[in-house]
Amino acid sequence: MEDSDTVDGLPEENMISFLRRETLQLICDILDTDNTWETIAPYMPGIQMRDVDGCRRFASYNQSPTKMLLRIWCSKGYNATHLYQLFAKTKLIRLMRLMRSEVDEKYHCLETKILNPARRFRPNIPPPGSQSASRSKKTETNEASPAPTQSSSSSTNDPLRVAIEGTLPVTYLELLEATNGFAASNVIGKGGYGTVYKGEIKTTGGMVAVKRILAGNDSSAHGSKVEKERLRQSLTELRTLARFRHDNILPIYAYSLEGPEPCLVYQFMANGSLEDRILCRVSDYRITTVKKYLFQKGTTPLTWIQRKEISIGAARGILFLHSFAKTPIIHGDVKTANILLDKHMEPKLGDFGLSRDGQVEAEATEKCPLIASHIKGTLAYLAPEFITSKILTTKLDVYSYGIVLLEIASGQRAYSDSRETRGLVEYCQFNKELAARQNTRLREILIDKRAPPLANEAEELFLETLIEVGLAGAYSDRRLRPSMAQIVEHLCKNTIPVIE
Ligand SMILES: Nc1ncnc2c1ncn2[C@@H]1O[C@H](COP(=O)(O)OP(=O)(O)OP(=O)(O)O)[C@@H](O)[C@H]1O
Repeated sequence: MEDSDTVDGLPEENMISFLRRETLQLICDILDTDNTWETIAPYMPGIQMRDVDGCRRFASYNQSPTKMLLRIWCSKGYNATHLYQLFAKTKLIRLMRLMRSEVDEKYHCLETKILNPARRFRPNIPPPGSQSASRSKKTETNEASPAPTQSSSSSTNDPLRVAIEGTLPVTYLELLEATNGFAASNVIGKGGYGTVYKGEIKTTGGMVAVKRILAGNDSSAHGSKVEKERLRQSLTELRTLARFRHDNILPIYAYSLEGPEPCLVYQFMANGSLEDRILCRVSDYRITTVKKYLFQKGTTPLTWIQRKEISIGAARGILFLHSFAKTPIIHGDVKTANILLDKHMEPKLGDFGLSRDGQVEAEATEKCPLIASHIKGTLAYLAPEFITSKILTTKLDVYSYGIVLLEIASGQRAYSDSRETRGLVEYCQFNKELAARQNTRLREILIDKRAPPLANEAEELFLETLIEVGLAGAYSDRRLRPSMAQIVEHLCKNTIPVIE
């Protein structure tokens, strides 16, 4: 489609008038790559979830979604200076340089500010519709968006607003429509913080998972303060993740705070949780009673190739958390139930920060472990140093991930009352000693009995790697556990860590 065509009801005068054609093309080429445009959309005041879905649909017709996004934004009165400031906000300096000749010189110092964040400089670029704005289009004063590109002085006063910055707002009504009024038949899961519903955004047909955060039972002033703080922490974490996208991190699409209970909207993961897939379990929530009998035998067991790809993908997601920022983010609740699988079986780590203390994690390094004031985790996956002394380092996630690997290898649960050795690490260690005594292969004892037989030497080697890396990850002394970077390497290369 050419620029002069009319797009989805946008009249021609709304086409992007503020950029030279060549500059626009270069910007679109860069932002279209790997869907980078999706990472800036939440920072564009006036852009709603339905706009983003519209751009995605546009992309599915082999058209530039960035061009569409900029057209919509331009139609709301935003101009080149706003775009330049948006790139500054999202730290896309290459794009700032590309378009710097098209904005007033006085804003060029924003580039220096990004390279040297210690310097405080905030040129005031009025949003469209304000008195001093160069264009006189409709104002955005009724906009539900947190409008992150505006001066942050007002938003920093409201912690909730700061937390949700960078995530798209969606109306409660839209979520009611999407989930058939939060119908019981749409429930796909329940967790400690609320119920998860499958939903379909009617305007676009896109599938989402909507987490409705439960209100606590404590209605006292203290209770509601705790409640608000818990939500604030969740949203702060989610905002961080919305800004730093990764293929193996569950993307959050949107939030709604104006209804009776807060809701978070995520990408829908068609294959459910890794826990369900290992156990070949069709969650009761996922099927209607009519269809239930069809699934009595459960879902098809994961192949060894799938197990390998899932292990590596999930490990990369955790490694990303540990390494993308100056200080590591500790997930704190790594478990098979929190690794979700999309329709291509790509794993995505979910359930972030719902019980974590951001300040504690911000300082947590291996050299200087911190004492967690508040972390939940799930007991069977919690490292011994955390249980006894509340020591919080990235090795906490390594320990939990070690158990995940042992589950993928053995098909056993992390903890089981019906097993003589209840903890999975102890169960595997016991069998390792047994295998050594009996001179048998550990993999033959531990192999998941539901899984297809090992097809070749590579699969045999991979199963051994899974078990050994799992055991090394779940080693009791945290200093001897490998890092997530080493785990990814071992899994990719089929090598086994040596613990001295
Ligand atoms: N994006 C999603 N797509 C598909 N299913 C999901 C999605 N998010 C969650 N679920 C399903 O909902 C279940 C509950 O998720 P939730 O994150 O609320 O709880 P949990 O992780 O099981 O428990 P807790 O929060 O107490 O640790 C998951 O186990 C999964 O089956």
